Amino acid sequence: MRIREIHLTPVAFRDPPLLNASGIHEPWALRTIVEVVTDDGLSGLGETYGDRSHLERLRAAAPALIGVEVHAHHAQYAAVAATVGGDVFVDQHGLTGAGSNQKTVDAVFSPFEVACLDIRGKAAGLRVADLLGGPVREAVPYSAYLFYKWAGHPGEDEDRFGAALDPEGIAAQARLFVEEYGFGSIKLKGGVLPPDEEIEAVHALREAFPDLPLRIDPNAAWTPETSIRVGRALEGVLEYLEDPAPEIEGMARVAPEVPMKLATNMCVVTHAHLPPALARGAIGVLLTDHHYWGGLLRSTQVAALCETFGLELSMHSNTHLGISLAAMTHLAAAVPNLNHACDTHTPWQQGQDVVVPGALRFVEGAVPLPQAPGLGVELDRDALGALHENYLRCGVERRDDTAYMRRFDPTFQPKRAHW
Ligand SMILES: O=C([O-])C(=O)C[C@H](O)[C@@H](O)C(=O)[O-]
Ligand SMILES: [Mg+2]
Repeated sequence: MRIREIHLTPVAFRDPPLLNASGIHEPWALRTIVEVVTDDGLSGLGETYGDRSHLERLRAAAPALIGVEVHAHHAQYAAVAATVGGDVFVDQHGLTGAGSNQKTVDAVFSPFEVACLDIRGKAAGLRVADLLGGPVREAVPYSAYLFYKWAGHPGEDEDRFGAALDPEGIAAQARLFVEEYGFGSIKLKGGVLPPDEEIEAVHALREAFPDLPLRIDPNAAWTPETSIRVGRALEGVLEYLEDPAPEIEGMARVAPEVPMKLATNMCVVTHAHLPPALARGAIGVLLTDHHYWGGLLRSTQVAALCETFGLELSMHSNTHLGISLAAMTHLAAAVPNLNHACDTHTPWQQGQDVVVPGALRFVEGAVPLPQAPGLGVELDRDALGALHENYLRCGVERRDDTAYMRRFDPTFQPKRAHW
């Protein structure tokens, strides 16, 4: 089975005004949908970032994969790496850590690999999770992912979630998500308000949900000193504290001084970061993300490294659609040492998608593994066309939370070790 065609379709969909340490989400979120077609007519799906420079790298990589066997994982990786060369992609928002050549190759390769696994599953009559070693769980738990947010984008009506700018607003958002999705754990995106206000919000969540595991992630908006103070103030309340301070150095200063484990999707985002982070004792939990760890197979290898070195495992998410949710679910289903519910932005997507509805659903906060072969999701071509039209019309070409925030607050600075 050789790759005959690859189609790349950039799409845009509405995103609420979610606040983070870099600014605020723009009204449109971007993704690229990848379709790989084999010489015998089977097709597979992948999903990745939609920033223009990433799209250009995908466009450069795709021709190098034509004619390559869908099973030839290493040959595909080498072909993609050759097109990326020494290039380094750096996210404008900076919320997923440092850019590097390795991370760039891994991010470009990832959606092609997912699409090939989708094809391999369809050809064999097996689910992607079966190809990754077989599922150890038939449903993958996800966590409610709360954000401070404005009521609506400026100049537009209030959205259905309303404003969340204080502990009451955050607790109300959590209630909505837990009622609608049944989530069994809660993550609060922090780094937005002064840390004492965010501590209060976590306490409000604890009061409203005495039994649910809680986490907060300020995306390195705090100094090590503040991180230690917050960590101690939240003793017994958090399952883990995610990226309180910048870099391995900052995290290593915090880790021995706080009672809970530190988690990261910022200071360890590629293999080269693992040895120094382990040597310094900087982290206790790694949030993997197949979108920048080189796809699903390579992510299972990262999971094995976590087991070897005694790290716990969780999963990171960025704004995404159903192909990514399906891929995340197959991966998490097949990783025995997943210790925590995965992150997902799905509720913020409000039903917008490129996949035919039905295959993905939440039951008590978990997504049952789709049963059909491959990823188990099917492309909705009308929806793909409509979201592609959005892309052509929306005028957004890369995610830039800081620039959008500066339209309303020209003095805004991203919050890195700010408090
Ligand atoms: O855990 C994280 O750091 C993230 O999920 C990064 C994301 O970009 C998040 O901050 C967001 O959607 O604004
Ligand atoms: Mg994070």
